[in-house]
Amino acid sequence: MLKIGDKEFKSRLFTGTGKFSNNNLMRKSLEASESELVTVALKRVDIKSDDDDMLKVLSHERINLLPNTSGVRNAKEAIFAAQLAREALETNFVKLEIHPDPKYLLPDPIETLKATEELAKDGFIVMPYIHADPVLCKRLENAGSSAVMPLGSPIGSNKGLKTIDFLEIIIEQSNLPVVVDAGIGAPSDAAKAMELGADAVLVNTAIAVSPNPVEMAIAFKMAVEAGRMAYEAKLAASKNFAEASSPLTSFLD
Ligand SMILES: CC(=O)[C@@H](O)[C@H](O)COP(=O)(O)O
Repeated sequence: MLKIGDKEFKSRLFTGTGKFSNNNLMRKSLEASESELVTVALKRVDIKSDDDDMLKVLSHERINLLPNTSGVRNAKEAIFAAQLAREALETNFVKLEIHPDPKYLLPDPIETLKATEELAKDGFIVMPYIHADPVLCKRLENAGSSAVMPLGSPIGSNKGLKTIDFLEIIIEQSNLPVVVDAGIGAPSDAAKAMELGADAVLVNTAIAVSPNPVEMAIAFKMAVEAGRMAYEAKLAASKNFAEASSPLTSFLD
């Protein structure tokens, strides 16, 4: 089981709710993914209504909501958004996303560190979306973060694990759960992240934009399970030379 804050998760596939062509398909693919932590942008929910369509789809006993602060430009706005989300969605989990530049959506590390410190003091389970920066991960750990969410590549790019060398350092050094987030374009990327020892992955675009999001959700679920299993069973080391699988000479003796 993976533990973050006070919650335990059997599934290590976290999912997003953007870009689905309709809520019914979203519901079916979230079900198929068996994901237990689902991120939702606060700006996409009508927090004044008890009858919001998105929230109705997400009100399933297996699903824990992970509100994200997407759309905010600095720590002050992020803190405000997190407080609104806590009130409206009755969870102290928050995916802290501060990416002021709309072209690359790259996270602002300084504002993210500031907001993490404040939110952690205020009792939030903070899961910051960050560049794959091992030094920043350590700073966030000291600031009270509950997990770190380094990016594989830019959000929605489907480019896979472009930051792999830094993800390996983060995983090696981290005392917090490491959730590889963003840019995971194929189940093989998710499996690779899990084989490296990531604690979980977060996938949105690759599932939501597939012509068959339900099948794709299942493919990601299986890939995450396979990658985790391989990590636990310990992968054989790679070598720069060949090593025969069976004896080459003994039968000639
Ligand atoms: C929904 C969400 O939080 C995304 O911003 C997240 O980072 C996933 O990225 P992909 O859409 O690239 O999977």
